[in-house]
Amino acid sequence: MAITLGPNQYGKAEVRLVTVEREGTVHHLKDLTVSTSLRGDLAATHLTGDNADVVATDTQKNTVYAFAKEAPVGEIEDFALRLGHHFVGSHQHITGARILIDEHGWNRISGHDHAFSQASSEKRTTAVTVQGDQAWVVSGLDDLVVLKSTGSEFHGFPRDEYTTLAETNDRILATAVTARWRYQGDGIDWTTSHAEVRRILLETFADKHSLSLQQTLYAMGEAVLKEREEVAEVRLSLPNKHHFLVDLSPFGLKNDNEVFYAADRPYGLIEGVVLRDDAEDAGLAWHTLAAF
Ligand SMILES: O=c1[nH]c(=O)c2[nH]c(=O)[nH]c2[nH]1
Repeated sequence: MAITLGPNQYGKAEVRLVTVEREGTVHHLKDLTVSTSLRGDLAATHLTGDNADVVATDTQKNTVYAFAKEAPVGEIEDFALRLGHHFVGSHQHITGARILIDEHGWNRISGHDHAFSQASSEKRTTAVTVQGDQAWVVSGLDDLVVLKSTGSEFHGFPRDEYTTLAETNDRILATAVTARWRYQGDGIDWTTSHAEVRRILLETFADKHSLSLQQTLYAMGEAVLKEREEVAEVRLSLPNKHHFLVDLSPFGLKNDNEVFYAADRPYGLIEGVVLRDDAEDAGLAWHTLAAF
């Protein structure tokens, strides 16, 4: 029997980085969580503990902070690309890097130059993979919570001895959108693209008369691909945040779709990928070594 080392990567997870850019008395805030992972010929450290080729995770963390000082962080996609190319370009045994960045939003307190309130739980994200001189960018958003109070139905599903769910022609549809989209092509204006994809996701959720959350998922992905040619594919994860009608009949009251119980768990989880057939090859864009 032979035992070998399989795929591996290592890095510093969740480096918390906040930058303040001063424009006179007006300050601009960026609040990021950056994770770095390096790949390459790292057999020695795993097999013998020889660390000659191991760029310490502490060094990776320091590089994030130093890069944030040396040039404005700018857009998270560009910052991740700079870091990825640096690690791959400056250490011979490091042939690949994967940089994940979450951006946490802050809103300026109206009329104040340097005071902010935290936006919401929504995050803008990017995952950049560099391998040699190639790079792939997958951006997205987490926890964009949306609800529509009508324009959603769910019926026609099979019934067996375990089915209790009532069919409905009018229900609340609510979800917390996790979206990832893979970019293709060059010269992308990351911020504009992100804002546009977000707008399209929201508008489609609102406009599409829904017969299932699955149908809404497909419509959201399809709309992004139709309008944004720089996007090759969209992946969506949509928890169905159930709102159940409360039975008010014990109190002699009729519930005309007005009083709901917002259930926390369990929740349906609807996930899917929407693709264009002429998309650029995905390469290592989605590559993950997640073991657990
Ligand atoms: O939009 C829905 N899709 C389902 O698959 C499902 N299953 C369920 O119980 N409610 C819903 N709603």
